[in-house]
Amino acid sequence: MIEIHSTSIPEVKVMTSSRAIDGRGFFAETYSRRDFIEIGITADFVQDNESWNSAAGTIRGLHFQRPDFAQAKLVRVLSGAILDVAVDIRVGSPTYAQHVALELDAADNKQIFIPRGFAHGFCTLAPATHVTYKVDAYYSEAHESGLLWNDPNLAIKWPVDSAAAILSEKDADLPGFAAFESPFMFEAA
Ligand SMILES: Cc1cn([C@H]2C[C@H](O)[C@@H](COP(=O)(O)OP(=O)(O)O[C@H]3O[C@H](C)C(=O)[C@H](O)[C@H]3O)O2)c(=O)[nH]c1=O
Repeated sequence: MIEIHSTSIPEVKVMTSSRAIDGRGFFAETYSRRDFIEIGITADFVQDNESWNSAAGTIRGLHFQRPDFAQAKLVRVLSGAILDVAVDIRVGSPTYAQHVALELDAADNKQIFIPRGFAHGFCTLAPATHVTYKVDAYYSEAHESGLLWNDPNLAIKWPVDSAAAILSEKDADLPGFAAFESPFMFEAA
């Protein structure tokens, strides 16, 4: 059974799957195409990704793939915790440049659905944080793009500052929002 929660951006959805708990631990169905279609998530996921992060304060993002390899993502934490961030980069969207920031903890069995047209990133909140996510388009290095994680125009309240953040050189060199030209246009549902 899946409980769906709304966020400040209607297309970004948060789900909690029920857990069957007994003396051994718990069991949960974390993805069911039938149940997700019932709650309006019809993405046809084709690839599962995992990232394991050694320390708290690790930043991955803000990333997206350009059309025709744009990706919707279903993000879940297997151990540890993250602050997960989705930025609306669909030109013409009423929530353009706004974001959803949500804590996902392995203990709370929550997951976030981020549609195509969003930049995605996270900051780990605990050591040995293990993140898994489904995507509905294959990886294409040629279509990879991104936005600088801590650009002041995005006003994301990260739990770490640039001096302490652990991130890749690639992410540190991503363009700021002022220089950003989004490849996505908003299409009303
Ligand atoms: C994303 C991806 C990467 N790779 C290769 C490319 C590099 O050799 C290596 C690490 O890639 P990267 O540094 O881009 O990994 P992250 O920084 O975790 O990137 C992810 O970070 C944020 C959180 C996202 O939402 C994206 O899914 C994704 O961009 O894995 C692949 O082979 N397949 C893939 O799907």
